Amino acid sequence: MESTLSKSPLHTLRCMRRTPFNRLFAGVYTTAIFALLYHHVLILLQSTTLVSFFISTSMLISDILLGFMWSTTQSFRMRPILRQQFPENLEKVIDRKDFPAMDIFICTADPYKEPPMTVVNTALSVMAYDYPPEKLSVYVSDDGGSEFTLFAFMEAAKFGKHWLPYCRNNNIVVRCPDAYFRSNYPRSSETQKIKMMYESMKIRVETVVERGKVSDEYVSSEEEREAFNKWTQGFTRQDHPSVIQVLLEMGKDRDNTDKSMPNLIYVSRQKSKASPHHFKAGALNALLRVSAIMTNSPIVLTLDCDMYSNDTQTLHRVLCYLTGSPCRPNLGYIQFPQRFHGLNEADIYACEFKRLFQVNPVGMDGLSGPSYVGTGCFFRRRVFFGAPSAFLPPEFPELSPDNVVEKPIKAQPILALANRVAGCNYENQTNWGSKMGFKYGSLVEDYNTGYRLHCEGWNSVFCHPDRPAFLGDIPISLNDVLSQTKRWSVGLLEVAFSKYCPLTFGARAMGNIRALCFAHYAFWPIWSIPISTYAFLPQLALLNNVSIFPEVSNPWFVLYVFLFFGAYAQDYLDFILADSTIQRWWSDQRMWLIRGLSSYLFGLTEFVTKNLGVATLGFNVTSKVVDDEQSKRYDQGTFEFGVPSPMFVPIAMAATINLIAFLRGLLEIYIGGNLDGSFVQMFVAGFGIANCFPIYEAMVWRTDKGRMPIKITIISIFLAWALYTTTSLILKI
Ligand SMILES: O=c1ccn([C@@H]2O[C@H](COP(=O)(O)OP(=O)(O)O[C@H]3O[C@H](CO)[C@@H](O)[C@H](O)[C@H]3O)[C@@H](O)[C@H]2O)c(=O)[nH]1
Ligand SMILES: [Mn+2]
Repeated sequence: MESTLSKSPLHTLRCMRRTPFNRLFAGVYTTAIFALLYHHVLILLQSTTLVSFFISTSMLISDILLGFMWSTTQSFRMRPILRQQFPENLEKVIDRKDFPAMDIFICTADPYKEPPMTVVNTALSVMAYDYPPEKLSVYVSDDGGSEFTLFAFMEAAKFGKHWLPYCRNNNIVVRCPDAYFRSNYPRSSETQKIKMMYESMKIRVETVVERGKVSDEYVSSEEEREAFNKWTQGFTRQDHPSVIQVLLEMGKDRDNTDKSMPNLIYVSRQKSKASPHHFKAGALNALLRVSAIMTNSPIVLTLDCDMYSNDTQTLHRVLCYLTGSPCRPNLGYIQFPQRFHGLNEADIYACEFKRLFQVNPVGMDGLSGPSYVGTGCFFRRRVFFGAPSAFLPPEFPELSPDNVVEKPIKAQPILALANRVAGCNYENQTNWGSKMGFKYGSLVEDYNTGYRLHCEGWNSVFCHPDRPAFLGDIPISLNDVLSQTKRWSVGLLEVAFSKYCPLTFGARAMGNIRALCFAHYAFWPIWSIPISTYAFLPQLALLNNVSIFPEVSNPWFVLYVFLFFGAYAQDYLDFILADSTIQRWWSDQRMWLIRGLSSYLFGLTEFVTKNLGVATLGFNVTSKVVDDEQSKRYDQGTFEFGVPSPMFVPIAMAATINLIAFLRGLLEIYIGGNLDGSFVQMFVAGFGIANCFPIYEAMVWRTDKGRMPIKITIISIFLAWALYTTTSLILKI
C-alpha cells in the first residue's frame, strides 16, 4: 500500500510562494503601527484642552483596535498552503465496496423563508452522488415542524426513483434538478419527460404551501395519512411531539431500474416552549443521535438547506483524506468553502465573503486547519465524543460512534429509540452541547464548534477544488445581508466574551498564532468602533475647522500614507490573487465599511443589552425566497434598501456628514484656507463619499421600491444635523 500511495498519491500540499513576503511585510507594518501609536501618545500628552484630549484619545483607541485587528489577520498569512486531491487514484487503494458509509444532514427551519422545493433540491442533489447508494443516508431536520416540508419530501422520494437513474445513466454532472433545468441541458425526449415530472412535483408542493393545507387528493397511501395525522390541533412550530418518518429505506426501496435507493429520513425533533432548543446546534445534535440509532455512519456531512451539491465526485475527494495509511489520527473534519450561485457581477453586498470562506481558510490550513463554517463540512463522527485521546462515552452504547447497527431502520425498537433521543428533554443532565456534539452558547454554532474542537486537539483540512463542491443562495436585499452579519456578530461576541475567549483559553490550548486566527473572527464586531470613529470624527472636526491629522509637510504624514496604502494594497492583492476582480474588491471594502456602521455596531449593541438583561436574541433565519422585482434590481447591481430598517440610519448619517464636510472643506480652501492642514481629513471624507454613491442615489434620486424609505432619510439627516450642532457647541466652549 505504501508504494502504491507514493506513486499515485491521494493528496498533496505545497506552501504558497508569497509566504516570505508576507512575513517581511508583517514585520515592517508592525513597526509602522508602533510608530503611529507613539505619535498618538505624543499628541495626547501635548493636548491642552478637554476637547483635544477627547479627540486624541478617540483616535488612539480606534487605531489600537485597527492595529489589533490587523495583527490578527497576519496569522492567516504566515503559512498558507494549497492542497490537491487525486480522486482518480482512490480505487487503487480502496475497493468501492469498502467505501465507508456517510450520513448527510440537511437543516431547514421555516417553510416560508426556506421554500420546501429548495430543501428538496438540495436533498436530491446529494442522494444522487456517485457513491454506492446503500452507503448513503440523508437526514432532513425540520425545525419548522412543517407538514409541507414533509409533503415535499414524500414527493421527492417518488421523484428520486426516476431522477437518480436518470443522472447515473446520462452521467449528469449537476445533479440538483433545479440547477440542471436552469442550465443548458440537452433536450432529448427522456429529458423532457423527467422535466415534466419535476415541474408537476413542483406545482403540487407549491400549491400545498400556498393553500396552507395538504389536501386529501395529494395523500396517496395509508402510511402517508398516518404521518400527517401527527399534525393535530395543538401542533405548533414551537410545541409539538417528534416526527420521524422513513421515506426511503435502503435495500427495500428501489429506483425504476431496480437499483437500491439511499435512505431518506425526515426528522422534526420534539419542541416545547418550556425547554431551550438551541437553534441549529440543537437540531444537529438531535440528528447526530437519531442517525446514530438508525445508521451510525462514521462520516457525517452537514448542509444548510440551500447548499446543493455541484459535483458528483465530492465524496471521493473526501475519501482521499480519510482512507489510505497516512491518515492523520487527529483529523476531525474536512471543510469545503461556502460558494454561491447568482452573485451579480460586482457582488455589491460582498456576499461571496471571499476572505472568510476562501482566503483565510487557506492560511489556517497551513497551521492546523480551517474553522467550521456550518455547511459543506465532513466530520468524523468520533469528534463529537471528546478529545482525540479522551473518548467520552455517550449515555448508552447505541449512541457510541463505534456501535454497529444491525436492525433495519424501520424496526420498531429502532424507531422508538430514535423518537426518544429526539425528545426535547433528552439532553437534560447530559454532556450534549457542552462536551459532546455541536456546542451551545453562541448563535454562530459553526464557528463555536469548530473552534472548540481545535481546542480539544482536533485538526481539520480545507478542500477547495476548482469546481465548487456546493453552491448556496445569497440574500439579495441589504437588510437581509446586514441582519445576517448582525446575527453573526452577536454569536461571535458570545464566544469572545465567554470563558473560552480565543485570546486566553484558545491561546493556552493551541498556541498564539492559531488562536489569533480564531480571535480575528471572535472580535470582528469591534471593527465597528474604529469604522464609526473614522466615519464621523474627522468630518465633524473638518466642519468646525479643527485639524486632527499631521499636515502634508509634516514627516508623520508619510506614516499615514504608508499605513493606509500598505493595508489597502495588501488587501487588494490578496483578493485579486484569489481570482477576483477590482470591482468585487471595491464592493468588499465598501461593505466592510457599511457593516461597520450597521451590522457590527448593532450586533455589539445587542450583545451588550443582552448581557444587561434587557433583550433576548434568537436565530433570525435568512430568507431564501426570491421576489422577482427585487431580483431584477439585484442583477442590475442596484442596492436594495426598501424597508425602514434602523440599521440604515448610521449609514445614511455618515453619507450626509461626509458630503457636507467635504463641500465645506472645499469652500474653506477656495476662500483661502490651507489645504496642508486639512488634507488628510479631506481625503477621508472624499473616500467616504466615493464609497457612498449608491447611498446618495437611494436617498435622493431613485424612485423604485428599493430606494431608501423617506422616513429613514429624514431621520438620518435630522440626526446628522443634531450631531453637527452638538459638536459645534462643544467646540465653542
Ligand atoms: O433554529 C434553527 C435556525 C436555523 N437552522 C438552519 O440553519 C441553517 C443556516 O441558517 P441561515 O438562515 O441560512 O443562516 P446563514 O447566516 O445564511 O448561515 C451561516 O451562518 C450560520 C450561523 O449563524 C450557520 O449555521 C450556517 O451554516 C452558515 O451558512 C439553515 O439551513 C437553517 O434552516 C435550523 O436548523 N434551526
Ligand atoms: Mn444561509
